Formats: sequence, structure tokens, C-alpha cells
Amino acid sequence: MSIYQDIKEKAYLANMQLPKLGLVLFTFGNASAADRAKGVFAIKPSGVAYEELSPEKMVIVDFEGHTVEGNLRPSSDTLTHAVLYKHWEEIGGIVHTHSTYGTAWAQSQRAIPIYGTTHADHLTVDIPCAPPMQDDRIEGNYEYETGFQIMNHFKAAGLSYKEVEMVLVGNHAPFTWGKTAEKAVYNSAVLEEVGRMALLTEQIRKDVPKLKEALIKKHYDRKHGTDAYYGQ
Ligand SMILES: O=C(CO)[C@@H](O)[C@@H](O)COP(=O)(O)O
Repeated sequence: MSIYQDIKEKAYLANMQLPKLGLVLFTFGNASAADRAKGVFAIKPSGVAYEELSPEKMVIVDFEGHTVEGNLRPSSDTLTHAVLYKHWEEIGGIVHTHSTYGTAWAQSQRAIPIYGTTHADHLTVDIPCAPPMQDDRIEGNYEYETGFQIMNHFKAAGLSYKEVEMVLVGNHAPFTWGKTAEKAVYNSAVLEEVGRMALLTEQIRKDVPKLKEALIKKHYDRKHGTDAYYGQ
């Protein structure tokens, strides 16, 4: 048995949640799980249908993006996962999907505005949207540069990856993360649902105001503050 069996199982289970939750169609996404002590992560092989996956098919990659174990080609998004694991040291899992509503906001190059308390239960800010990649970086090491596009946007916007565990990449799609792969999957589902609600909200009322600061604070603190009684 592989010395990486634990993260292979975790990555497999996280990937299998994506079609179950309606977050991917065909092979439109990937999940990974990291083992920080060993300096590696397990990720979905590229282009393999979810129903054909098994823990053994997960590919083990180091934080530089080099394959360490596995016979299949790792996901085409592997270098983006590697960059985020390398620089954001408390992440244990990452998910990338092309879920419909999240991707529609990303394609529109818009952050998802904080309109309601469902959003505020998870975040105190809009779900950020990193700008689309510049042409020269698309021509270069695109997936690696995508990782930096995300990190640079967080830095410029003064956001912490520990507090905001999700992002849209303009013209592309969502990425989410968390301390575990399971949490990264949860965050993908939250992003999708909050994105759906925000779109419907704007359709019902074009000039809808953002949620009041007092309600943002009340809802976020109830779930994440010092006397939180519930939460992930
Ligand atoms: O971003 C994209 C496509 O735009 C990829 O995430 C998606 O096709 C999945 O690719 P992989 O099968 O993981 O190589």
C-alpha cells in the first residue's frame, strides 16, 4: 500500500462529492488533499470521469508540481493547486469547479456581492473575483500563473486566505480551499449557492443594496465569533 494512501482516500472522497453536489458536469473540475508533513498532495487525474475514479488513481504531486507517484497525468490545474499549497501554508484541500453560477460570475468578471445573511454566515465580504489573466501570462506557464493571479489579488485587496476561502478567476471559474479537502468541497457548494441567490436577487431587484454592516457582523459572529454556537 502507498505511503500516501490517506490523502489518496481524502482526495478521492472530495472528488466524488463534486458530481453528487451538482458542482461538476463530465470532468469539469478537480479536488486535491495535502499531506504537509510529507510535502505532497493527491489530485484527480486529468480527464478521467468521476465514475471511473478510485483512490489508487489519484496522482501524488509535490508543492513544486512534480509528480511523485501515480501512472496517470495529474489534472491540468495541478500547478495552480501547487502554488497555493506552497505559499498558503494552512491549506489542506483545494477544489476547482466550473459550477454554473460561480462560473457565470467569473465570466462576468464580477465579485459576488454580499446581499444576504446566507452569504454573511460564511464571509463578511463579497466573494472576490481576480482579474482575467494577461495575454503574456496565458502564453507562459498558465496554470502556475493562475495561482499567482489569485494570491496577488488577495494581497492587493487586503484579504486573508484563512478568512476568505474562495475566489473567482475572471474569465475562468471558482477555486476554493480549506483546512481539509472536505471543507474545500463545502466552500465550493456555498459559493455556488450564494452565487445563485445573488443572481436571482439582482434579477428581482436591479438596484438592490448590499447587506447592512450590522447584519453582516451579527450573522458572521454567530457562526464564527468567540461565542459561536454552530459552524464548519
Ligand atoms: O479549467 C479547466 C477547463 O477550463 C479544467 O479545470 C477542467 O477541464 C478539468 O481539467 P482536468 O480534467 O482536471 O485536467
